[in-house]
Amino acid sequence: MAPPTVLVTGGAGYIGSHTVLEMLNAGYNVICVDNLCNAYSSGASKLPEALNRVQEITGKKIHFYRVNITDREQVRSVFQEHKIDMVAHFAALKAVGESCRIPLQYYHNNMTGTNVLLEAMADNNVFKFVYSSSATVYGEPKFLPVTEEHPTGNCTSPYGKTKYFTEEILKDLCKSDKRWAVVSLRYFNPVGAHISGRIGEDPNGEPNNLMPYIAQVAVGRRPKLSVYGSDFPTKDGTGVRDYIHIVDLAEGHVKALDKLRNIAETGFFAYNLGTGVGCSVLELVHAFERASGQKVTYELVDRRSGDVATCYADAKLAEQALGWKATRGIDKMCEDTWRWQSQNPNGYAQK
Ligand SMILES: NC(=O)c1ccc[n+]([C@@H]2O[C@H](COP(=O)([O-])OP(=O)(O)OC[C@H]3O[C@@H](n4cnc5c(N)ncnc54)[C@H](O)[C@@H]3O)[C@@H](O)[C@H]2O)c1
Ligand SMILES: CC(=O)N[C@H]1[C@@H](OP(=O)(O)OP(=O)(O)OC[C@H]2O[C@@H](n3ccc(=O)[nH]c3=O)[C@H](O)[C@@H]2O)O[C@H](CO)[C@@H](O)[C@@H]1O
Repeated sequence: MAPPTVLVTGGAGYIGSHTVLEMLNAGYNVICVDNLCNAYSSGASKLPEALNRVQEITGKKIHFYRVNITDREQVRSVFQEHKIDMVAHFAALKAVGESCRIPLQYYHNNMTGTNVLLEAMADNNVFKFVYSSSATVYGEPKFLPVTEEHPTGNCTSPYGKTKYFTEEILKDLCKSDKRWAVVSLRYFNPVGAHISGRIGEDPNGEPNNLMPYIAQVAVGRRPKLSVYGSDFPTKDGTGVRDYIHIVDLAEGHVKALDKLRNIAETGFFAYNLGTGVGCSVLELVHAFERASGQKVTYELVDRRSGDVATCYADAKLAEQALGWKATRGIDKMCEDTWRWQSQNPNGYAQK
């Protein structure tokens, strides 16, 4: 029996590339599409740099197509070229602040793109779908730890709404057609890098997120970190989040594919991918200093609008349903981030 073939959208991105690596290691065939709007390609090679390196690490081949998932013909051509068994969908725009400035581009890219993809799947009798969702669908947590039963929809940004609206579309789709089997993975705060140090998070421009910002200060690309708020009702006054190692997250996707591959059961399933442990901004800064041996200069400044004090997951359901549990702690997340950042001070662009 030939191993299943997975179509991975956004496979050249941070989470996509790490997940493609674990899928290949687990024996899946992988077809990647990406329009490279947020992924580096030297142009010299057919593959974007992150996927070049995934091939190098795994010794396995990746089929790559430069495709915009909002383009119906481009998406259909991939389904005509390959027999696809399942889809893992990472392709999206994901900058919260930017989504408030250009909401229409976010709704078009993330919603129309997903709808075009789902239509092409149905036309080709492909009904197994893993979706990149986010804890942002929960809005400000009403209780902690956050379980999958927590209400969704109280999103504070167009980006967050694209995640929530897409989940609602997927629920309606599953209700209307029992052939659909959908796993929506709600990520908390993915950080870290593959142990090789060859792939990692490579944000365009100034990082929005904490870990890449800390790493760029430690490697000397930024003078200091601004700590957004030190008067939250938390252990040290700074924001608390559930940081999850990117390889734990990637392994969670492989477990989701394994579930879809082996089950007869269909319908919509949502699972939190988190550690269940909260970590404050200053705790992460100090852990990073220990892991890197570098000083991370920071300044306590005002809160960032939209930030909640504390958010962390109850990840028991994923453990029960997928047989998955995060195993890597904060120190490992910092060590692996530092290896990537120190070996690639300017990300993929610098050879
Ligand atoms: N990184 C996080 O903290 C986080 C948290 C929760 C959810 N997510 C979700 O996980 C997914 C991947 O996130 P990431 O951090 O790897 O982001 P990323 O930007 O590194 O990867 C996204 C990839 O999708 C591609 N892409 C975007 N629009 C496309 C389109 N129309 N057609 C084809 N390719 C397109 C980009 O070029 C990029 O390579 C996204 O859906 C994001 O919303 C990320
Ligand atoms: C409000 C917001 O943007 N939420 C998004 C953010 O989550 P979230 O805000 O949790 O993730 P961040 O990494 O941006 O911030 C984590 C913590 O670090 C603090 N911090 C961050 C950066 C910095 O330079 N200094 C600093 O102090 C923040 O105040 C927060 O307390 O990223 C997630 C992953 O992309 C998205 O799914 C969330 O929708």
